[in-house]
Amino acid sequence: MVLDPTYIIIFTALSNIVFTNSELGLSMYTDSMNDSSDAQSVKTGARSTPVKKSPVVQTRTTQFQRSKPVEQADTARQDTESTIATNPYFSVQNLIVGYDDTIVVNGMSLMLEQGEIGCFLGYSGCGKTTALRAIAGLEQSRGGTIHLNNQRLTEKTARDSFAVAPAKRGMGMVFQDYALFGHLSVAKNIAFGLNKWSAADKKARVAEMLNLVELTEHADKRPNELSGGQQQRVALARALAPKPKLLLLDEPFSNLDVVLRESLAMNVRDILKRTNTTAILVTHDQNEAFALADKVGVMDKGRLVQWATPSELYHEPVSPFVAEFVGEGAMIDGIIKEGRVETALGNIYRRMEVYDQSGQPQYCEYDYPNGTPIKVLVRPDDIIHDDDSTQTALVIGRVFRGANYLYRLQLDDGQTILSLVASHHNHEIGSHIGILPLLEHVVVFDEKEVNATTWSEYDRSSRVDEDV
Ligand SMILES: Nc1ncnc2c1ncn2[C@@H]1O[C@H](COP(=O)(O)OP(=O)(O)OP(=O)(O)O)[C@@H](O)[C@H]1O
Repeated sequence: MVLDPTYIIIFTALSNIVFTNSELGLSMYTDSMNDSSDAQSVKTGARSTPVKKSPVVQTRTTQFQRSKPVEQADTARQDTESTIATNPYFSVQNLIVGYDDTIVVNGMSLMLEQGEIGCFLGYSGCGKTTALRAIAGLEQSRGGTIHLNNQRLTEKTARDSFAVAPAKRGMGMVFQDYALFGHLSVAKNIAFGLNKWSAADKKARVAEMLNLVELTEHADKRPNELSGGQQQRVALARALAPKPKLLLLDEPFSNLDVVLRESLAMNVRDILKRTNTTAILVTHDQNEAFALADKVGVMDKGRLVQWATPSELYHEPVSPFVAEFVGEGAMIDGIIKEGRVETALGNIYRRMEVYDQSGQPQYCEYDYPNGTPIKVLVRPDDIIHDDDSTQTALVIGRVFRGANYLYRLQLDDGQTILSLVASHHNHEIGSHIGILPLLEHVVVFDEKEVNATTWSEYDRSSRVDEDV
């Protein structure tokens, strides 16, 4: 979108695209940041009783190491919470935002260190943009606190109500439609938030930003003479020019085609990292979130269900909802037998991030009673295609993805799983292929918990199309 001059005043007053003013609230950070977070009421998918060493029934040891075992997830959250008390660069604690009678953001808590990139990921309407706008001060909060760079921006409690005006928060914003000024050149768009800078400083900063986003040769063009991706970079340069303390990006790539999105997301990440910019992105696109963010928060109906690295989200989802939302996979049946989970793919023992003196991993029991029905999340990369394996599965569907095929496989008992296989292994539907399940890193959930979620018939493998 390109803005008409008449919109400029409204635009700057309402959207505060560049908040150049550094006169932020002077109240120092004094909160103890108690853990009152009902948003932190996320559960790990499994329980455990340490420590009992068990053998792993597996024919090959995986190279892959998960970054943190599920049983440590609560500890990790405690660590996060104690870090909040030790003064993170940016923190949100128990934020509540609503419209009329409806709570839209419900007890959100998170933190970022300086230079980290966070992301809100979730289905349409889950409250992502509202959370971002509340952080910018464009929506009033009904509860909670926000701190940035040792300054209290918002505090809403029964005893206290405090909010720094949006334009004084030191934040920059990049909008979905870029909101560039159509009558101004690229250089003048970038200079827009620098009105308090000296002419020389402004000129130097604009040149620096043009160079950063590789648009120096387009400095004198109008936005409508640029491609979508170039316009997006102008918007980014304009938001970064005043050196915001926090950059907010609301679906910044949604107007671009899919191929361009991912490469631009990586490009933007590179720029943010080079400038050590702390940022929060809103998106519903998992690939975009993973390409850009250090920490991703999966939101569901106003709640931040899990705030973690992309790898942790994928490999250690704390709930079936997160497991389904992030990545592909299938849920297969299991049953607890003396602390292990028996499945059609083999027995699963609970691995801990504890190793004996010879470097062998230690295992513990799952803390469910014997006979408890369990659902096991099996990702496509947990099932290796191996012609030499005695365990086989029937190919019932496949999708060509260039470098890989995503195969849908049926086990002997009728359950289906997915497997990501290099595309030079071309197996026809109806044939059997050898598989090697890597069960050391799968996540298990109590079946009751899975039943209570939106997991589609427990089996996302059904979403794989037939041969294409
Ligand atoms: N100004 C408003 N007044 C009343 N309700 C609103 C307002 N803005 C948003 N909502 C409602 O709040 C909920 C969350 O909206 P929000 O825009 O934050 O979601 P979102 O996750 O960003 O969605 P999307 O991905 O579609 O942009 C929705 O149900 C929406 O209808």
